[in-house]
Amino acid sequence: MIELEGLTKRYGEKVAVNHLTFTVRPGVVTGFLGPNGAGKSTTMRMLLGLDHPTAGDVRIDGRHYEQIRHPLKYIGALLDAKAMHGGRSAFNHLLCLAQSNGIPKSRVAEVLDTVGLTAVARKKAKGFSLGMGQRLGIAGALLGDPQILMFDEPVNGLDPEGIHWIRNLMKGLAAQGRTVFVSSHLMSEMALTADHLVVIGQGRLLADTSMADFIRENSRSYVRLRSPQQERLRDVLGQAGVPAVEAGSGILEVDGARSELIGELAAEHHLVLHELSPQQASLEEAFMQLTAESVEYHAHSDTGPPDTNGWAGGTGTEAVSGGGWGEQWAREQRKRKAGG
Ligand SMILES: Nc1ncnc2c1ncn2[C@@H]1O[C@H](COP(=O)(O)OP(=O)(O)OP(=O)(O)O)[C@@H](O)[C@H]1O
Repeated sequence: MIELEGLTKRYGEKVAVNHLTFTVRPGVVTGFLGPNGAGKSTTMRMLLGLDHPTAGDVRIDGRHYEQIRHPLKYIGALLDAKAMHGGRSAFNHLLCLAQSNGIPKSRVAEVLDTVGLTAVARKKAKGFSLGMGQRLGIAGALLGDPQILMFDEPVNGLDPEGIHWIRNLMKGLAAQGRTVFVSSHLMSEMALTADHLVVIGQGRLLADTSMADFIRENSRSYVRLRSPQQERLRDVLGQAGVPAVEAGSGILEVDGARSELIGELAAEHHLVLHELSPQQASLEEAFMQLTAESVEYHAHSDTGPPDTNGWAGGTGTEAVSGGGWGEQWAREQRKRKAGG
């Protein structure tokens, strides 16, 4: 287990990590998310003893990183794939790591094979592509066969096959009962990989929850309807206490996921439906809603908000323009929660 308690890091006036308390558990992939500058890398560095906390504590199986004798056997990490001696071959890079941690030489060939770098094992790392460098970094993390693995942006620079491979690798490691803690900005990838999420913004904890609960709690789910008898359908639903709102282009939307009830009401009243589709926001949309107020670096675009009427219908890939639409949604959510 990785345990953080009140972990805080200041750089002068800047509070990079602000009183973080959470636990990363074995057996699942835990995604570590946050906007640029949220404090993810700083947190991971403190975990590995590369930065010292201003306050608070972080422990690996109850111990500080410095107290672990051969740390690569307990925790393997990929923080910066470029942090290696470029003049060394992939094999020698891993051999040095192995020797400094009491790991047998035979393990080097094994991990090179696992990450698909056997053919270039004797080539110098400085000639490696971004993706090859990532693979070598991952090999280093796996070298000591550790129970805890931590990856900072592991899919950076990997091609689709590589992304698929690392996803299965992480899931496989978690299925073996290991602790897997991974940061990524690729939300679609995270949605496929992580079971649990820790989300931070401006150094503070915003969420520590399962993937399913995170999406449910931070986004809107609704049912989209199209019918040639739209007015009549709306009346029928309204009378049944299921209010539908017009969302343009002949579309009605009903908040909450009640598609069975809606279908039954339509059938009962002999109404034709051309569409009855439950809509659930993506992880990316839920993430953008939750973190809208803690995004430090906004892109400004002329395109305006993605869809002011039904934001959940947007693609979620639009730049947050001035932080407007997400903040508004977040404010409404808070009001709703405060009012019960
Ligand atoms: N050595 C340092 N000196 C001063 N400020 C720092 C230092 N390291 C990080 N920071 C600041 O701390 C904050 C958190 O940075 P960090 O790199 O941990 O964020 P991050 O969540 O990993 O961001 P990204 O997703 O962009 O990689 C940022 O505002 C950053 O500028």
